Parts: sequence; C-alpha cells; structure tokens
Amino acid sequence: MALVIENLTRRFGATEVLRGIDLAVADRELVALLGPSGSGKTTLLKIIAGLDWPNAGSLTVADEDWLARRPQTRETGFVFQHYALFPHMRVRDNIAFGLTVQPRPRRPDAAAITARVNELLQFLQIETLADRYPAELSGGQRQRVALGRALATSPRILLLDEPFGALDAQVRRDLRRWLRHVHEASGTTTIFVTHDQEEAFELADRVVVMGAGRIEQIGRPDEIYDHPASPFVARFLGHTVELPVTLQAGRVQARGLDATALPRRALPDGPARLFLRASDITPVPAEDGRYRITDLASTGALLRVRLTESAGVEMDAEVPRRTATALAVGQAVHLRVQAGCVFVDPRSATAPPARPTVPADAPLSELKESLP
Ligand SMILES: Nc1ncnc2c1ncn2[C@@H]1O[C@H](COP(=O)(O)OP(=O)(O)OP(=O)(O)O)[C@@H](O)[C@H]1O
Repeated sequence: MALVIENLTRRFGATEVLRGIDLAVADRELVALLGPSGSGKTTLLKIIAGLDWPNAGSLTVADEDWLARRPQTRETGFVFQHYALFPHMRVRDNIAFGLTVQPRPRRPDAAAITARVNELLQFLQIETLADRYPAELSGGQRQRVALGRALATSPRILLLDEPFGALDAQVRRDLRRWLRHVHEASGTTTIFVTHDQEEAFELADRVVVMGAGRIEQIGRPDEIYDHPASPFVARFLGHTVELPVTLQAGRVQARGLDATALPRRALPDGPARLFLRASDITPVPAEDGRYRITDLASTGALLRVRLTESAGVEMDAEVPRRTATALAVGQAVHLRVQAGCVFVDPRSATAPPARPTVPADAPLSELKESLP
C-alpha cells in the first residue's frame, strides 16, 4: 500500500471534524474523496499534505510514519480549486518553481530543470502556453499549469482539492478525461476531493464517500452506485424517493408497488425503507392504481412524471419519453421498480434483535434458514 491511514481523528475545539478515518490507498491508484460540504474531505487532504495535524491516529506512506515528516519533505504535490499561480512568472517558470526552491543538495541544475519543464509541458499538452503569464490563460489552462507545477518534483502522492470546481461544466468534463489520461501515463498515486458525484465516478478507481467526518463507504464506482451501504450514501447518490415498505421472506412489499424485479434481501421481516432513483420507477396504468399522475413534463429525452399517492406523498418518476406515450395526467397507476436499495427502518431498531443475515446473493435454502 502506498498510503495507510488508521483511526485518524481531528477536532477543532469541541467539533470532531474527522472521527476515526481508516483508509488504504494502493500505489498508482486514483481515489476520489466524495462527500457534501463540511464532511471533512479537505481536512483529510491537508493532514496528508502536512498542512494540518490530527489529534490521534496514524498515517504511513510505504510503511514510513508520514506524520513525523515535515510538510516540505512529504513529497506531495497539491492543486487547489483556486491555485494561485505566480502572476509575474511565465508558465514555464511557474512549473519550474518547485524545483528551483529545493534545498541545494537535491536541487537539479538549470539544464535539468529546463529539461523537466519541457517534458511536462509536452506531457500535459500545454507547450504553446509556455511563455504566457497566468493572466493570459483560461481557467482550465491555469489548472493544467497548476498540475504541471505540482508534478514537477515527481511527488509520490498527488493531492487535488476540487481542482476543477470553479470551471464550467464542459471544461470540467474535458479536464476530467485529460486528468485520467495524465494519471494513467504518470502513475502517480492520486487523491482527489470533489463533491461532484459524476466527477468522482468518471475519474476514480475507487470512491470514498464521506459524511460528517466518517467514511460511509469505500468501493469501485459501480459498486457504490448499485449498492449504497447506508441511507446516507443512497440519498447522497440521488435516491431521492423513499418509501415505507415491508420485508417478508426477503421480498419488498408495499401497496401499489410491484417490486418483484428486485433481488431478495437477506434482511429480517418487518418495516423497511426502499430508496429509489426517479429513473428506477415505471408508472403502469391500472384502474385501482394507488398513485395518480398529477403532472407530466418533457426534458427532451425523458418524461418527468409527477406522482401523488392517496395519502399525499409525492414523487417523480423519469421514463424515456418515446416509450411513455400512454401516460396522461389524472391517470391512476401502480409503480413497477427495476432497481432500488432497502434498509431496515431505523424506527424498528428497538424491535427484537435482527436475525442473522446471509449474503444478498445466497441460495434460497440459505436464505430460508435465516428466516423464521
Ligand atoms: N481551521 C479550522 N477551524 C475550525 N473549524 C474548521 C477548520 N477547518 C475546517 N473546519 C471545519 O471542519 C469541517 C470540515 O471542513 P472541511 O473543509 O474539511 O470539509 P469539506 O468536506 O472539505 O467541505 P467543502 O466541500 O465545503 O470544502 C467544517 O465544518 C469546517 O467548518
């Protein structure tokens, strides 16, 4: 492992901003820290860089105690959202900066610095910008230069804090692809902070979802997308519809809901909550349908269907517009769900202890054994 964090905590006064973080990042891996504002992402990044210190816990890089190293010797490259390039220096001098200020024994000679800068300019596809000043660059170009500056000293770990946060959507998408390519070619172990789910999923080998100073889930993007580990992760990843349901023999049941497409869950019988994305719901016209269509709005490719339940609960479904010609305002429907995640209702936590669970993909015989 390139970097191992164990039980790291950080308090500011009485506020615990990091509450026991455990994280291992492999060599050459690109890991995204994803979470809402205030979840502790930047604090964690700063601790790795040596710009902040934990109250407890350990941080090692290649088995070496990294907290014992001074920030200047941590061999990290850092890019912030608003990374201030030196305005009076040309691009090539900005990139060279980290090398020129190295202590004399480690500092390369002038020719080696020029060669390294030229190599980076070419590698990052910014040769044509070499003699410009920062004021003559676009935001996206500035962040490419900032990355060049961070990479100049060949850091062991690259730390990026919302580096594309201030840029518009198209530039962000272009830079994401570029960064993925740069990462694959350079192989630098990289930790990337973002609160943008799409950015994290498109870029990262693994995503670390943070909430209120804790790691809620670590996994490959698809794993996290398909199997959120907690209601927090489900909500954060856009499961905006929450329905009270009943679990029986691993099946999700609720009036007006056809959930037979969902796999059986190895969860105890009783109340639970079903978390759905709008795109997981298909309204199916039915005379005795429990939901009524109260609005239809086209977003181009999709039709957004506003649904109201008899008890007043409202939700949106999204269906491909071309397949939804039979839907009309006022129609009664029931809901067919294609995907979703289920968590035992926390309000039932005071109920008798849950029976042992078995893996969700366990054979039926095993599942039955776990049920009464
Ligand atoms: N120096 C400090 N003194 C006091 N509180 C701080 C300090 N630095 C950070 N905090 C608090 O710690 C919490 C976590 O902040 P942090 O910047 O790590 O979160 P974040 O997940 O990176 O958020 P964002 O996405 O908004 O940057 C916040 O509530 C913040 O107010």
